[in-house]
Amino acid sequence: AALQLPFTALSGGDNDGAKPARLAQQPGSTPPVDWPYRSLPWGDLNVLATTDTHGWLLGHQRNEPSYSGDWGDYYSFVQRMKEEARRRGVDLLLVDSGDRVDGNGLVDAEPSPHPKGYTALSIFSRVPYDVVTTGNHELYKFPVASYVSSVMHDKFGDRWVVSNVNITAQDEVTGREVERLLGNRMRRFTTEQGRKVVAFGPLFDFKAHAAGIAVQAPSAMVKEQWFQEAIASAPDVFLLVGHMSLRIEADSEWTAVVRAIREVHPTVPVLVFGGHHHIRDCVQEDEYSMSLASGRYFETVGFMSVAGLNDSSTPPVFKRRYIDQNRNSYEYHAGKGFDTDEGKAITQELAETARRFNLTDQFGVAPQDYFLHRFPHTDRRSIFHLLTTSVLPSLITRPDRPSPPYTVLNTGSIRFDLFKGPFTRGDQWQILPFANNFLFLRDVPRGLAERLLHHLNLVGEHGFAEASQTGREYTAEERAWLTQQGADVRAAADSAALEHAHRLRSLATTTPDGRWRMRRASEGYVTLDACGGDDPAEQFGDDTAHRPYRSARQPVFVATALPHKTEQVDVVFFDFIVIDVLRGLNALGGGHKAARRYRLDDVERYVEWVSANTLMEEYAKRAWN
Ligand SMILES: Nc1ccn([C@@H]2O[C@H](COP(=O)(O)O)[C@@H](O)[C@H]2O)c(=O)n1
Repeated sequence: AALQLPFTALSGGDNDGAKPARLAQQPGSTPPVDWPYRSLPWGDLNVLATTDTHGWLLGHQRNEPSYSGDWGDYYSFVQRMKEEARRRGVDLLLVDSGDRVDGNGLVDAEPSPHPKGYTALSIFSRVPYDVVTTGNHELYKFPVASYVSSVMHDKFGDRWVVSNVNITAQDEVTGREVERLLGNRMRRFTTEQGRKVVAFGPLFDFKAHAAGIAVQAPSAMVKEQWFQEAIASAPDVFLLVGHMSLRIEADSEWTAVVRAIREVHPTVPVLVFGGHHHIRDCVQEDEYSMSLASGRYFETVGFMSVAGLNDSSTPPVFKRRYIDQNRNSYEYHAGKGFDTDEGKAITQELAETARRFNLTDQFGVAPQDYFLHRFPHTDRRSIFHLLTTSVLPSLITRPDRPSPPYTVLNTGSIRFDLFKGPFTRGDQWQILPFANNFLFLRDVPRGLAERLLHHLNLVGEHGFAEASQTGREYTAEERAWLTQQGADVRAAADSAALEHAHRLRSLATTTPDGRWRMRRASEGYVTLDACGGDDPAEQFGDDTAHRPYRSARQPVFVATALPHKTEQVDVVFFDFIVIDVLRGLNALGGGHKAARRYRLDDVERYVEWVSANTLMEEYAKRAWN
């Protein structure tokens, strides 16, 4: 998790200090400035895709006009696109690949007595999705998984598809605990234009789920009798909507699923919609299939079309686009005055919800921007620099402890940029949404603690994806090699992206409709994926031209400075990584007879008064007022 794939820039935000930040109290968002430069390539069957929305239904309200639409705008757009599909006599399907909780106050700050996501999931469910599935974030805590499962069943019925996850529930009759499916294993349906679809919703082989949840590896799922029966006869298309990355170093977990289908149906089109790594990405497993990932945080609406479905003698033609999520994009593709009454009502409801959840409460005023991915973690413009040199050293301390703290942070726990200007409760939820507690191991020899960070970064979080294909962890050498490979690919991708940005910018003066007249392209996604083929115009799927974001590869773990002049330190960390820290210290001490083994019993709570999701609030109140 939190792996940085090298194919697109990841950072959000476009406020290099020049523009004044918008006041958080102002409702509504920064209006978009850019326009798409080409229309959507409609086919016989078309799909709009979202993934990893993490509660960002209000869109990006500050500093990021490219993603400033909201769920109400999207709802209107969907309605207009459905009308357009009917006018053309083609199909338009809607899919979402999971991770709807964790990452935004709108979904995480639900006031009691309601469970997390009560309001946001109800608003999310107004969009008439054809297939929705779970992500890993729905499964970290059992009560969240249980609530999400029941609400998605209620709202979506057979369209809630989760093929390989079980949950423990109480049997109504016997009162005993039984294992149930989290969602429907599959969906078989016929589209408005009469095409037969078989849909599945696999989750990657996720290990860090709560007790009471069971996830079956996709490679095992495809061997199940129910799956083999489900694919026995040929539909017109297979639709795979799952929370899995399109590529993890070598084969992705999608490959196993597509291959299993291919053993039975070599030429039935397979449309794959993935997610999880928060990037725009596209690959083709073969010429009868396309796989799309539609970014993160409701920045992107993915579009895939397939044409030529009526002619089985040649492979169909797949196309893909990444639409910047804003009102200009919606207007360009759906026409002026695209708003519908229902869409406008959703926009209104979202603003009221944000007010009701007190998301605009201000804790302080941030003096500058701090970015998640743009700069190395040691740069003063990086949020990790802020955390490790200022926030943690000033707040996470214990005067009663003789050993000074050495705090290790998993970078995956920090989720977004922190912008210059008013710092609000809403910002706090976007940056650190998890209720993780600070734990510690007391009096660890300094010489051992000193080697911990390097070791953790070699091994990765939870054993670096625990190499689901092989069932074992990568060795330190393999990990170092993979990191180097990633850096090389990223360098190549960055230079191609820059070249593309230059080429598109030169288009600005020649675009005939006159709507796209940027003197200086704004920063945004410039995505070098693997679906462009030989056509230069199709090399990049982004439908709005941008100058690429700066980006820097981030380590999996960072830490505060190691205290000097001390024999021992207290090693402090979030509860989420307790196993990583214990394993790490024991591995580093391994081989020495005298070395003690650290066990869960040795772990204690370090501070009670602050946790991950209140850390920045406490800091802002003290440092930014
Ligand atoms: N309580 C938690 C839960 C998760 N994390 C971090 O999030 C990562 C997973 O997020 P994805 O969007 O990549 O699925 C996970 O690897 C952790 O780094 C956490 O810190 N605390």
